[in-house]
Amino acid sequence: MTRSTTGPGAAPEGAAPPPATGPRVVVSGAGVRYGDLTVFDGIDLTIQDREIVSIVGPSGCGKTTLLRSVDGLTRLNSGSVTIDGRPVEGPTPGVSMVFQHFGLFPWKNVYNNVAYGLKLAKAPKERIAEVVPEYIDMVGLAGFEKSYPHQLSGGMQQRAGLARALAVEPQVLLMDEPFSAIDAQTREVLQFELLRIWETRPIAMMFVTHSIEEAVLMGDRVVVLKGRPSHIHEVIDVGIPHPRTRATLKSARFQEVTAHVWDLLMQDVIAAEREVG
Ligand SMILES: Nc1ncnc2c1ncn2[C@@H]1O[C@H](COP(=O)(O)OP(=O)(O)OP(=O)(O)O)[C@@H](O)[C@H]1O
Repeated sequence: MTRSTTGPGAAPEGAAPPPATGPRVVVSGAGVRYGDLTVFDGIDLTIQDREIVSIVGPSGCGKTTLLRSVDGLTRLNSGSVTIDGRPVEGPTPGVSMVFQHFGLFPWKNVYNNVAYGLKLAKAPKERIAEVVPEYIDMVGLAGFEKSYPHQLSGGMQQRAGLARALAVEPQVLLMDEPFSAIDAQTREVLQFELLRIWETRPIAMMFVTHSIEEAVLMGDRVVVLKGRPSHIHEVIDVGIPHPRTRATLKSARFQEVTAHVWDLLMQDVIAAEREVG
């Protein structure tokens, strides 16, 4: 069953969602099959402009596949994805992806990795020269322009991955477990840095993660996928205003929503264990 909810209890007084200007991504009746395996079916999801939607669900439920469908990298077998009303039929300008393992070109330095999308889009040289340093600076990599990925820590590589994704000024940012390969302290730093960046340039974002805390911290809504084939089990309105800070992690609402998402996912883990047993 798909239902939208405000989760356990209403959003606290004064908690306002970010100002939205309309639907950016519309996923409608989406289904993907690989041979006999139906990964998901009947997914309906709308992401507003300036909204961060976190996606959680058990391993293999199709979170990455869903992101790839929005990016046009995976074809749907049923349903549709539109961005700003236009059907996604292949890689789409205005959509950027950040990958779990950074996806940087090892033979390009930071500057050229960040410039990649702009060059691909045939941006004028002057524009590239103006924009690339701006985004390198934004993610805190000024001074590392000439470094190659192997010379950087995981956190720094993901900073470069983020700068590359943002430099093309996308309308939609897709993040596939972007911080899961990074140590816990750096991960927390990057979560808040990403939120600060988003606050200055709010765009639609889909954020896939295995961490319930991260899903709630980052998301305006949290989508919980479950089942085989998977479907949307519940959509939770997080109801915590921006800017979010470390204090957010201690707030009653944060605890309440994380506990609720945890309960939803635990039902699935227990059911999967019983299947195996
Ligand atoms: N190209 C492909 N060909 C065949 N099967 C695939 C392909 N890509 C993904 N799958 C299968 O589809 C299912 C969903 O994969 P996907 O990576 O989208 O799940 P996920 O929820 O992101 O998983 P995880 O949380 O482990 O990253 C898995 O069973 C996976 O093995």
